[in-house]
Amino acid sequence: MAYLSHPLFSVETATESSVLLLYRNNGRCKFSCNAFQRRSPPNVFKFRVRNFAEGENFAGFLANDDQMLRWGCGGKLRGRSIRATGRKFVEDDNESSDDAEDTLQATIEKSKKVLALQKNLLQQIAERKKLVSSIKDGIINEEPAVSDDESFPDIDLTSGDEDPDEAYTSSSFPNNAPHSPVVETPKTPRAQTTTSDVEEREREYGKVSKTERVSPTVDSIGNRESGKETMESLHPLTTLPDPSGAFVLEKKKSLELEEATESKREIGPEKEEAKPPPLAGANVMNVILVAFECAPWSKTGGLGDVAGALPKALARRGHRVMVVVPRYSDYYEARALGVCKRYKVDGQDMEVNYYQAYIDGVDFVFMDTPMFRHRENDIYGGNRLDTLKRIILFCKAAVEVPWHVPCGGVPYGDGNLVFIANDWHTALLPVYLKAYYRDNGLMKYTRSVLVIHNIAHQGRGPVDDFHYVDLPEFYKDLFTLYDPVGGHHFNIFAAGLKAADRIVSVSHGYAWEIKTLEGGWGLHHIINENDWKLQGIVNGIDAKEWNPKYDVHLTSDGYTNYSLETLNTGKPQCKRALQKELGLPERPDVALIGFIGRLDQQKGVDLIAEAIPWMVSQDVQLVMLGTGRPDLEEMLRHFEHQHRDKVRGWVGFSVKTAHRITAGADILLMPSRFEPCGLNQLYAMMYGTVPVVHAVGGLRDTVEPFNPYGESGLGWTFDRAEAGQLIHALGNCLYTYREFKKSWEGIQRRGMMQDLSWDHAAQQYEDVLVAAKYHW
Ligand SMILES: Nc1ncnc2c1ncn2[C@@H]1O[C@H](COP(=O)(O)OP(=O)(O)O[C@H]2O[C@H](CO)[C@@H](O)[C@H](O)[C@H]2O)[C@@H](O)[C@H]1O
Repeated sequence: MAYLSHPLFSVETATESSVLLLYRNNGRCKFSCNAFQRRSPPNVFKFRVRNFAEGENFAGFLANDDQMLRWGCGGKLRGRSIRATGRKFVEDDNESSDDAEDTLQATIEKSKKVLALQKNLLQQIAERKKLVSSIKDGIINEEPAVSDDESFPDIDLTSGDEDPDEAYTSSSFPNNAPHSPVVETPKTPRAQTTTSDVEEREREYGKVSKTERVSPTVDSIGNRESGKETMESLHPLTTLPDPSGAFVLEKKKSLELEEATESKREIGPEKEEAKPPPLAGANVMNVILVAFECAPWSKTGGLGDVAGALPKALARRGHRVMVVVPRYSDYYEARALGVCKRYKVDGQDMEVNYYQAYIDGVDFVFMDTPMFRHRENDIYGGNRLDTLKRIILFCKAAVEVPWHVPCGGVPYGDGNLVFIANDWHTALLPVYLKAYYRDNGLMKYTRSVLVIHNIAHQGRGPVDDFHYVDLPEFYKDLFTLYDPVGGHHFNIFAAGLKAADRIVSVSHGYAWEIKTLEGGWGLHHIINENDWKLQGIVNGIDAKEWNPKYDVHLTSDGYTNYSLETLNTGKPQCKRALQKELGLPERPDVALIGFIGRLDQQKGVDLIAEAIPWMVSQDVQLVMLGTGRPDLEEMLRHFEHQHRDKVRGWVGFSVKTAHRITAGADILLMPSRFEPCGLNQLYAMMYGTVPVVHAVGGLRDTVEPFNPYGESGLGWTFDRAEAGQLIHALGNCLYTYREFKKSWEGIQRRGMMQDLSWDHAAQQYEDVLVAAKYHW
């Protein structure tokens, strides 16, 4: 093999401190080289790369120091020049290497100085941000309407509803199928909030006093007060675990927390360094998330929330990130890109145009075509074939977006690129990527990850549907599935799961459940066969959108923003405002219970219905917000009609009302039969609203049951999707709400102090993307 002798590359966007990292062919062999400037023009920097062979493929990226990544590139070395798909990469002839070594050395020295300067600069920025946010906090206290720190932008140094093909999907399975396996897997909790996380949050929300943090039944030096025994006897409905270990552990945690807080006090906040999320470093990639909905533009449920928030967290880690989503109506932030492409669907030419908005470091690309227009209130609606054609068009076009759609003037290109597809609607993308391109030696460095948000919806149809997807006949097997209920059928999710390079499910518990007969909805065999590429990652939440301190829906009609510091005044005010808005008696002492969600089998609304006679016999108020099955919508109206002094059934989709219920309610009910992750319980905890949930999927992963002995835990759980179990758990919860105010407040505060942001999940996603990238 003939090696090139030190080919030189020139990059206009580089700086003296830049490093070019190139990965040869299979990504195993890495080359890095520092920039040096050799001649005019002065803003062009050179990189010398050794031992690359003629015609060799590479993927690579440019870093301006060991962490701050500027951009990625990919391409093929041809002779002594490269065809790069990155930004402002300039072809360059080979040059003699004689005088380069000295220059290189000098450049390295300079780089070190520049790095030191940058570090200093970062420190200054962190201090200024802190100053500005403390000023803003002051302003927010006077004017709660003021929201996030947009006036001081981050300085970027890193340069359904019922399934449409109902006959073939969920309804192909008996509705009474036990979709609530009792999970016996070892529980893998989400990242625990560390002491420093807690302190961070304390800084954010204000200091939690000693008495607030320490268990109310424990004195300050660790002796158990008589109150503990009282708790035991006064919680007759609670199954109490062995108290000893939990108590000691909890006490230790409290003391550690205090010590750490004390030492922080000594250090003083001015000496603390602001910690930006860690950057992806050498793992930086181009990432394109494709989904059928994306908040705030389009949303029918949790998928919209994830598509709106996860990409921003990935971008914060330094990746170049795009979201591709249908354009259902005019979005004022998005501008037309003037790119028009045509794709064939069922023999017909379909025209596709693109719009783009760049927000919070993410390129949001909206695909416009007559098929999508005016569907914002019926995204997954229409007959089965119409839906199938929409998803075929979307996936065919989306896979080519990195070539055709210039963002910031430069397309993403197909080197160092990973697609993240979501649920069955985009499960065709991994198949097209493979069949149209990778099988033909194209997009060789592009990978796909398929995320399972809900495996119950799969895009099932008759086997003949295969001819619509325009694939070679030998791909038919990928789609054909047999199960005792559906018989032989065409299954899009099945094909996507097989074709994707990696699979993610939205919690650890759900990753386990979908391997079971009950939880896999007919796909458990495929999941088990592909277990090696499956990983569970618990969703995060958009900490800007769902934060009681900044929530824009709490700034009018008597609601107010609140934080950990103002929990005892802010939350009761929101409760009063909610009661007023709903026309319920304005009583601070009554327990206000909320439910938000799709009205269908999954969400266990029928369990609430069964429990209603018991609930209305209690001193409670109940508000339920949801849309979905007409019979369940009717049921909501009926309950409201029957119990006007206690129950409100709000039929409709209202983001504002969802936020207000989350803030104003004391308790959030989630009796879901199955719940891949669940976001509402996470939102609830951020707002000091205590969740009562069926311990399944992500609910089990995220809601640690309350333990009155150790004063630990975040809510109440029950093990079987039965009304009796729901009543038992809710009974305990209400009892604590009424009789043990301090314990209640402890649960609220622990919930609010968790770090539920997307940053942790984004890091785990990054690991999956990297694993996909290096898989051949
Ligand atoms: N009537 C209404 N009005 C206003 N807002 C409403 C509403 N009904 C629901 N919402 C909102 O929609 C979202 C629903 O989130 P879930 O996680 O419960 O969702 P879903 O079952 O749709 O998602 C699937 O995907 C998500 C994301 O991965 C998983 O968490 C989940 O378990 C899985 O079933 C929340 O933001 C909620 O506030």
